[in-house]
This record gives sequence, C-alpha cells and structure tokens, in this order.
Amino acid sequence: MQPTDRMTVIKKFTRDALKNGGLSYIWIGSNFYVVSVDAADLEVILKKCLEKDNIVRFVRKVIGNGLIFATVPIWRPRRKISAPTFSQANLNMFAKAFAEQSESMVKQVKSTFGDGAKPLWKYMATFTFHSVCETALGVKLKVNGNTEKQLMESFDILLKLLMTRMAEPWLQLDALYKLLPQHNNFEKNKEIFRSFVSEIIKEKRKKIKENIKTDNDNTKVTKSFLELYIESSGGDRGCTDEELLEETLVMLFAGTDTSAVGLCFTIVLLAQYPDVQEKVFQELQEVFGDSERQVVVEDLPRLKYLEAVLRESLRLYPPVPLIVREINEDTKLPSGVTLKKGCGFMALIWGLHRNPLYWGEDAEKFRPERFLEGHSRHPAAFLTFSHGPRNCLGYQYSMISLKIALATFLRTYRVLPRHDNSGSGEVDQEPMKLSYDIMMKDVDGFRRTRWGSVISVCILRACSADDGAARAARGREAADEYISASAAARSPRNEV
Ligand code: HEM
Repeated sequence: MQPTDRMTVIKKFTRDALKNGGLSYIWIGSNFYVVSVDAADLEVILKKCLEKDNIVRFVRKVIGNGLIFATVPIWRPRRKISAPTFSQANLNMFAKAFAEQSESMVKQVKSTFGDGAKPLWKYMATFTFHSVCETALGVKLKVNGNTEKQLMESFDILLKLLMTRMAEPWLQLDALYKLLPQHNNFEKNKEIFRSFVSEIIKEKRKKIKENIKTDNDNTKVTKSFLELYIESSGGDRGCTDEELLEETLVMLFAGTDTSAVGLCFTIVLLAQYPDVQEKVFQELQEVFGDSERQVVVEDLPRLKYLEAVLRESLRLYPPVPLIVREINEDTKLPSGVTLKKGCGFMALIWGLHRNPLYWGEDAEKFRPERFLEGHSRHPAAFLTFSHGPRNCLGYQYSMISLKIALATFLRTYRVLPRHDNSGSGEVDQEPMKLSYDIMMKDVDGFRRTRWGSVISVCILRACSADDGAARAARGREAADEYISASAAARSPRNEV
C-alpha cells in the first residue's frame, strides 16, 4: 500500500467511525484493532492502557528501549528520569537556541524568495533537526554540511522502511525480511544514526569526567538534554551508555519531523487564509513593532493569536494522525462498549479532530478563533500530543520552538499560495495530497507556497499612513529588493 493510500484509509475510517457513533474496527493481518474518534472513550484508554501495541516492535529495532515505544516496566522508571529534564526552566533555557536556529532558517529561505513555489519542507526539517541536535545533544551542526545531509536522508529512509514493515503483514517475519534488500538498507541507515549519537555520548562522558567546559557549557543554552539526563539519572554512574543512546535517539526520532510537519502545515494554511495571516502580522507588529530584535521567551505569552493559529493547524493536520495501544484488561468504555483484553486499539486523532460532537459543525474549517473563545472542551478533545501518563513529553518544548520559528519567519516573510500550472497566474486550488509514514506529510514536500518580504508588503501602509519618511524609504528599498529577487527567481537558472 502506498503512503497516500494509507491516508485514504485513515479518512475512510474517520467517516465510518463518525457514522457509527465514534467507533469502528480494522484487521491488519491477524491483528484486530478497535478504532475510536470519541474523546470520552479515548480518555479512558489513554489513561488506563499504557502498553504500546506490539506492531511498534519494529521501531524498537532503531531506538531500542527508548521511552516512546518501551514496554511499561522499562518505560515507567525512564519517564521519571526524563520528565524533569523538560521542566519549564530548562525549556526557557532552550529558547535562545530556537531563536538562533530560526534566524538561520530565515536566512536560508531568503536566497529563494520570489515567484516560484518553494520546498518548505527542506527549510523547516533542517530547522527542527538542527534545533534538536543543539538542545538534545549539545551539537551545532554545520548548515548544509555532509553530516546534516546524511543524517536527514537516513532518517527519512528509516521512517519509510519502518512504516512499510508495520503496514505490510508479509514483511513482519524476521526470517523473510532478512533476505530482502530492504533489510540491508535498514541496517545501514540505522548504523549511521546510532554511530553519530554514540560518538557524541562518548565525547560528553569524557568531558564530564575531565570536567572540561565547552563553549556550549558557557552559553545561556548551557546544558543539553544529554547532560540533563545524565544528572537526572544520578550522575556519571546513573545510566548506561546504551540507555543514554536510546533516550537521545528518541529525542531525534520524536522531536524533529513531528515539529517540521507542524510548521509546514501552519505556513501552508496561512498562505491559504490571508485574513488570518494579516491578523498574525498585526499581533507581531504590536509585540515587536519595527524592531529586528530576536524573539525571546518573554514574548511568547503575548503571541496569543499566533498560538491559536498553531493549535488550529495542529488540530486539522496532527503530525501523528493515529496512535496504537494494547488493551491490557477488559475495559468498559463510556460509550457502553466493552473492549476485550488483548485486542489492539487505535486512537484516530485525525478523526477525533473532525468530530462535530467536540468541534462543532464547522469542525472541518480552519478557524483559529475557536481556541480563543474560552469554551470548555472535553480534556481529551485535542490529542495532537496525546493524553494521560504517556502523553508527549515534548509538548511544551514543541510549542515554544514552533512559536519562535513562526514568529521569526512571519516577521520577515509574507506567504502566498502557489500558482497553478496553467501559466495564467491563478492560485492553485488543488487540495494537498497527503501521505502517511508514521507521520503525515504533503507528498510534494510542502512545495505549495511562495514568499516575499514582509517589508515590501508594508510599503503601501508605510506610505499611506505617512508615519515617517525613514520607514517609507525602507519600504521602497525592500520592495526594490523583492522585485529584483522575484525577477531573478523567474529565470530558470534560479528556479527552486
Ligand atoms: C508537533 C510536534 C510533536 C507532536 C505532534 C508529538 C506527538 C507525540 C505523540 C502523538 C506521542 C505518543 C503519545 C502516545 O502514545 O500516547 C509522543 C510521544 C513522545 N514525544 Fe512527542 N510530539 C511532538 C514533538 C516532540 C518533541 C519536540 C519531543 C522532544 C524533544 C518529543 C518527545 C516525545 C517523547 C519523549 C514521547 C514519549 C513519551 C512517553 O512514552 O512517555 N515530542 N509525541
């Protein structure tokens, strides 16, 4: 089954479950799964059944017993060690790294602004990958360097191979899989990833032993997740190198593409809804005015509309559209159905977020205001980051990093929808074509937007409002720059 067909199946199950009072079911090979899009039922299961379904055993081949897919007896003590490393104080410390990485991303984007549709994915995935490497491993990767390229490529290959194995029952037999070329490909890419992280751990251990302070130790970002985890586990003798490797791989696995997907969908939606983008822009103007200063963590509570936009985008396009759990005891759901011990359970987040019972008759509509209206909603109605004791540990990390990235990007660029292929300059009305490989993505690499300088867009406002010759001159200068960049971008040589 192709990744795009998997999304078709997810949409079909959403329709079936919505028609059927919130529940449906599916067989994958000989495994039976109950599918739910109902918040009340989902809340019970996500609080009570903490064991991941056995289908995730293939992911363990990459990240071993790392938190996200570990069995409950291994998961419980590790979560106790990991949770304090995501404290608000530590996350605030990471804000500077997110802001610097966002500025670097914006610079990369600048070289391509103009008329053609842009490969948004490339920039956003690089941003999240670099951010996690810096905050989790304490390593600053070189932009466009070989290590970055190789790691990101390997990651992509691993996700695809894992998803195919989980979805195709005939690939699940180890003895058979070992005979296939996919196996070698899998092992090769797994090794690239694991040896990169192992080397960093070795270095870090050495530095801790020798008590050597690195540049990183002296900056405000100070401690990486790796160091925090070593401390939280009881110091140098607290956890093994293998455990450290597994937990660090989880950060890379759980924290990079998920966030990049969230960023891409948000930007594509902003291009489709210029009125929403304008409101975001107004809010950014209120907070930052004309200043070009870096976004700091204290700005974030003031960016309320931007946060609503982000949440609405993560509702309609949850990067992880479903999660699976195992029913470990007979469980009666609020809907009245009793699930039998041993069956699988699929929390269909994509469907829940379209359930009119919780999101109203306009559930399919992109309307960020719903997050500002202050209605009390069911606590498990928004499940992008899951719910209960095993929810996403990176929830707040992610919200901080995405808000900083979006604020930095949208203070600099205005995003527009791409043109269709007819050459008429009409906006492309084709809906996004989605694929599902553990995460949900646009098959086109989110090549759906164009972007131009925000300042050039401001020129009319600046001149008509007559609020200062300097601002108007700056606007004209930027507009000239934008126009020449657009012309350059139209020449085939610079088309991206
Ligand atoms: C938009 C971005 C993100 C989304 C949509 C997301 C979503 C999720 C989901 C759906 C789960 C599974 C929960 C379950 O099975 O019930 C999860 C688990 C997890 N996530 Fe995230 N995540 C994001 C970002 C991050 C980041 C940035 C990090 C770390 C830097 C992270 C770390 C984790 C960890 C450690 C777990 C395992 C928690 C456990 O099993 O105890 N996530 N995430």
